Formats: sequence, C-alpha cells, structure tokens
Amino acid sequence: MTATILDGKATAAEIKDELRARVKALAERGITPGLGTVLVGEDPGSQAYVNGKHRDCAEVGIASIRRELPADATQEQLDAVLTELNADPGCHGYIVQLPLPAQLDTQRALEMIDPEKDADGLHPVNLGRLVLGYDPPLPCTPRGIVELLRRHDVPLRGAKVALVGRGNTVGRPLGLLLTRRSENATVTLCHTGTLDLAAHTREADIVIVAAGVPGLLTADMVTPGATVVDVGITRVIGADGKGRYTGDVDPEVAEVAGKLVPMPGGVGPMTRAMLLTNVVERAEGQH
Ligand SMILES: Nc1nc(=O)c2c([nH]1)NC[C@@H]1CN(c3ccc(C(=O)N[C@@H](CCC(=O)O)C(=O)O)cc3)C=[N+]21
Repeated sequence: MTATILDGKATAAEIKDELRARVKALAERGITPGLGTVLVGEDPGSQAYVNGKHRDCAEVGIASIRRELPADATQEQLDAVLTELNADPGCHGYIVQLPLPAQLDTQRALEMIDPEKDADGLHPVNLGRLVLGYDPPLPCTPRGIVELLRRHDVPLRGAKVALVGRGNTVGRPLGLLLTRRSENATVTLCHTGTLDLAAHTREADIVIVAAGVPGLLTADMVTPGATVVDVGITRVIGADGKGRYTGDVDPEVAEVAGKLVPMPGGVGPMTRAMLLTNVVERAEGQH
C-alpha cells in the first residue's frame, strides 16, 4: 500500500483562487489589502521566503510593502520600521521574517507588532487569545495544517493525534488549535523529553512531525493507514555537495501511511496561503 499524497500546493492554489475573489470584493469597497514584510540581513533562505510571499501577494491582488534593513541593523532601526508599519493604514498585516540577526531581540520585535496587524499570528497577545479560545489571527502553519486536513476529509473530531514538537511557531499553537471545541482532536504533545516516542506515534490516527530532525519518523513508528504530516524543513548537504531541504519523515513511511502530507509540496505552500488569508481577513474586518 502506498499513501495518498495530500497535495498542499494544489490546495493552496484553490485557496488563492478564493482569496482573489475576496480581494475583488474588497476592491469594490475601495480597499486594497496590504501585506508588509520586514527582512533584516541577507540570508539567502530568508530572502527566498520573503520573495515567495510577495509573489503570492501579486497573484491574488494584495499590495506588497517591503522593508529591508542591513544585517548590522540596531534595535532602534528595527523599532522605527515596526512603528511605521503599525501606523500605515495601507498595511493590514505584516511579518518580521525570522530568524533575526543575533544582536536583535526577537521577543521585543514580535511584541512591538500591533496585535491587530499580526499576519503571522505569533504575537503573545494573539497566542494568549488562542489559549483563551478567542478567534485571533491564527499562526499560519498550524492553521494551514488544519485547513489541509479539513479540505481532504481527514476527520479530527475524536481522532488521536501524536504531535511531535513544541516550538512556538508550530507544535505548541497547533496543539491548542487541534484541541479547540471546533476541532475536538485528542492530542499527545511529544518532544525531546518524551521517553518512548514510537509508543505514542503508533497509537495515533494522525502523526504530525514538527521537530526539525531529518528522518525522525520511520515506518515502524506508524500504524498502517494513519495520516502523516511532515512539517520538518532542514537544510542538509546532499551526496552531490549541494544544499537541499529535507523533512522529518523517512520516505519509507509512504509505504505504511494511508495519507501523507509531503515536504516539499505540503505544509509550506499552505503556510503561505494562510498568511494571505490572515491579511485578507484583517482587511475585511478593519473597515
Ligand atoms: N516571521 C516568519 N514567518 C514565517 O512563516 C516564517 C519565518 N518567519 N521564517 C522562516 C519560516 C519558514 N517558512 C516557510 C514557508 C514556506 C515554505 C515553502 O513553501 N516551502 C516549499 C519548498 C521550498 C520552495 O519551493 O520554495 C514546500 O514546502 O513545498 C517553506 C518555509 C516560513 N517561515
């Protein structure tokens, strides 16, 4: 048996079509949604991600607001850019591309973002609202995973989910999202301190791996027919000496799983589609 691939790229394209229609409706009200990005430094990976976000914006008719600072930028320079975007009425939401250079205080930067303009859903106020069960801008990757499973009829209600990873951008908020009343999954949150990881993953209907450890989930750790979601993205040097990205799921898992969200082509494109969704929602609600 080979797993059915849940195609995040195709689903993201569908969502972008839906967003294009919503952006058109906003245009009729004289509103153009705007997404801001703040990029500090010249890391090629970060530049590529930010460029991708602006391409996505162009595809659906969202205006791009790009701010760039040099690698040696000071906290004061960064503060000034965030203050400016907070005040810009054409910017409905923005993100600070992570990671920031070491001299900058990431927590301080994230807390300076106006929570109402938090396109990533990573502001402490919005994570707090998620804990309390309100409906804040949701973190893009967790929201993208839930949306992908929903659109492919993977039931969450009553499902046993083994979630591997407790990071602030994926594991921790995804656990909160999946255990809301509207999702009603039962989640076991596993991490580096988990003693027998395989014992947890083998019990699960859905295994979601967001650990950043290439090949962590192997075929023997998955019950046949389970749904597996690969959130890992780690840059490795291949045998040919070239850099490439690899996920957390061993390729042999595809022989055991019923459904597989692959990397690439799974969670990444969905994350980008949810960023656009967050911005369009902000633009729809703010006026
Ligand atoms: N403030 C902030 N927000 C982020 O959302 C954020 C960030 N910082 N820093 C870096 C990570 C990483 N990230 C990815 C998004 C999409 C793909 C993606 O679309 N990947 C493709 C493969 C690469 C490609 O083809 O471009 C895929 O999975 O198919 C990957 C990685 C967002 N991040």
